[in-house]
Amino acid sequence: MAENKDDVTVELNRLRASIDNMDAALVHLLAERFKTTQRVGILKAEHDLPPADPVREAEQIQRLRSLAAESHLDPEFAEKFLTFIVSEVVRHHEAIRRERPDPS
Ligand SMILES: O=C(O)C(=O)C[C@]1(C(=O)O)C=C[C@@H](O)C=C1
Repeated sequence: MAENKDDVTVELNRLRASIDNMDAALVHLLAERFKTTQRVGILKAEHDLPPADPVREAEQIQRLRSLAAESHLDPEFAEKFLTFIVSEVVRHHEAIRRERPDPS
């Protein structure tokens, strides 16, 4: 535990450096996830599959809520976070579908 003002500053900077590393990892992971979902969007558009799959989403939410609880993370937060990402993915899927040349 930090004692004087200098120690507090050193400790704060050390913790912030760790936060910066984790934020960078999150951005890299999200970029990889979006690269994969982009391929899913193309596959779905090519085979005339709907952009959203509510059954799959319900399974993902259940899985993430339970992983969150095991990791002492608020399951409500985990669900909101996943829903936020998936809604952006569905928006991308819809755009891919719209921008495809009409097969007829
Ligand atoms: O798995 C799919 O079918 C996807 O399109 C990917 C994904 C996701 O981002 O995980 C996005 C939209 C669907 O509603 C379900 C899941």
